[in-house]
Amino acid sequence: MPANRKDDVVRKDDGAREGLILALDQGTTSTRAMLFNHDMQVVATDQQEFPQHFPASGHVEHDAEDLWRTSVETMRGALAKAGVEAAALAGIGITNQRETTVVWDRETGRAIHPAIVWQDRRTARICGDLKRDGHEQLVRDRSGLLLDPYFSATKASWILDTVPGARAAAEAGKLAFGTVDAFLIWRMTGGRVHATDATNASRTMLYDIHRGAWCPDLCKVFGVPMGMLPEVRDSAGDFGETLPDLLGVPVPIRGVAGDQQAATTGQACFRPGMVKATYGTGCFALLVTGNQSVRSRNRLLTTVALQLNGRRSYALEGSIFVAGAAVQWLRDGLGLIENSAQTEVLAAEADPAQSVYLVPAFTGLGAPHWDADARGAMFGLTRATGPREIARAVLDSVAYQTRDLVEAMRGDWEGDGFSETVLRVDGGMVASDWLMQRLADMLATPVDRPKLRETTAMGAAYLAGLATGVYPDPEVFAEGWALDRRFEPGMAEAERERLYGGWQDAVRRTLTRS
Ligand SMILES: Nc1ncnc2c1ncn2[C@@H]1O[C@H](COP(=O)(O)OP(=O)(O)O)[C@@H](O)[C@H]1O
Ligand SMILES: O=P(O)(O)OC[C@H](O)CO
Repeated sequence: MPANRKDDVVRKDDGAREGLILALDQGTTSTRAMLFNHDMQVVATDQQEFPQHFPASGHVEHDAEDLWRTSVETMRGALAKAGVEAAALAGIGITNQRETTVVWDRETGRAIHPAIVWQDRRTARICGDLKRDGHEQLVRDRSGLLLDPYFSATKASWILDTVPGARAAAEAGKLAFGTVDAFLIWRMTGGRVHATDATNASRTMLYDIHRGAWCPDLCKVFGVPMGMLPEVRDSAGDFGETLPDLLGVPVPIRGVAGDQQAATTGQACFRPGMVKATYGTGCFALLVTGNQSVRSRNRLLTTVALQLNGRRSYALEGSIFVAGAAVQWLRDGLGLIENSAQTEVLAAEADPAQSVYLVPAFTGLGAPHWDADARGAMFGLTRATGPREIARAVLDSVAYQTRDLVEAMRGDWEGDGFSETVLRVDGGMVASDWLMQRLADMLATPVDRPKLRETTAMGAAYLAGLATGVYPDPEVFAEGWALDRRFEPGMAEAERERLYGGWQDAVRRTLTRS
């Protein structure tokens, strides 16, 4: 990254919009604002963590005011660190934790219940009942998703059924629903704009991804009044202007995308067949399929990758709920490490003769198993097993779960060149060289780590920059993608398959259904 030099940042011509873009990345555990200059270089970053609330087993909530406060403070913080006035901004791009659900009062702008986070499993029974009543096919056909508590629809409906008077208020048009992007846009524009983009809409289980419109049949099945829903817009487009006192002057909001789609954009995965995987708390792998919405035979999700100029591109997605979260468990739960980077030191020294497996189903298993009731398990422990083998099992679980997703993608997608494709990676965990090598070994595919690790924020900035004419077309942007390091597969096939066979056996023993 370039040095944070003020004269790199602000071009002096006439004080107005200087080609700076502010990206706001509202994530699951923290909110980050990053300022990019006209050359797409990061010039300032501000970040804040906020509390996670676990009010009951399987419940995960955020205070919507925390999401708002950290968004405002980090945006102001990034501008202050760069010594830049908001008048120099060409636009803001927003990216966000997806599926997390907010229902708010249109009059006061206040949420009527804490935001229900994507990881929350409280609606598992509702999903089970709807499956039994035969609704899964409709959900699959229209939304491209599986009937799972992960998505927003049952969370919204649960809020309406739980908060006294909420359903009647929603039906009377007094309440608004949104994923976090829509809530932030509402607040930033002082309630003038109630909008989301097609990538976020595609995670609600209420959106027809083929027609590009909210689906009345799904809204009826889930009991979500259509009058609560935001307008769905292009990912690079007009989302209004911020209130003047938010940043000092009104600033146009011109880019919006869910964080995994923003990372796909930031990784310049535009051509069909390209795959990215982001390793943060969870892991989300997206295989871009272009204008084709491929239906998975292997329990992957079909989702909107991006909508530009009214045209949608699609992706197959594999979502793993626990990746870096297992490293945090080693640190905070077991106390085996003090910091994340120690995992690779331990893993490198682990006994190769021991086959220890961790299936990190702490909140159930996501793709391709979708077993909400499974819980974590370890296998192969002996008296000789110690922290080294356990640390290796944690990192290995990330590589094995990625292999599960890539196998599913290989089965689903016969488009050009998938077999030769490389995996582009990003997120906090890709700092681990050991894990990246293990990933290449386990997939038998090269793994490319880019120079720019902040691909999610870059994606959001790019969308706003594209809409404001500050940044170039996708083809030109893609040429600027720069490799930090390629990890080539090196493991013998027999060893790879022996290890992976052990993982598949461990998963079979963990699932609550066969
Ligand atoms: N060197 C490392 N080795 C293994 N895991 C790491 C390493 N550095 C960071 N992580 C893990 O990456 C995760 C943080 O990644 P990040 O992309 O910031 O996550 P999120 O955006 O989901 O909060 C944490 O779970 C952390 O434990
Ligand atoms: O906020 P992250 O990076 O953990 O991403 C969360 C995903 O968008 C959930 O689908």
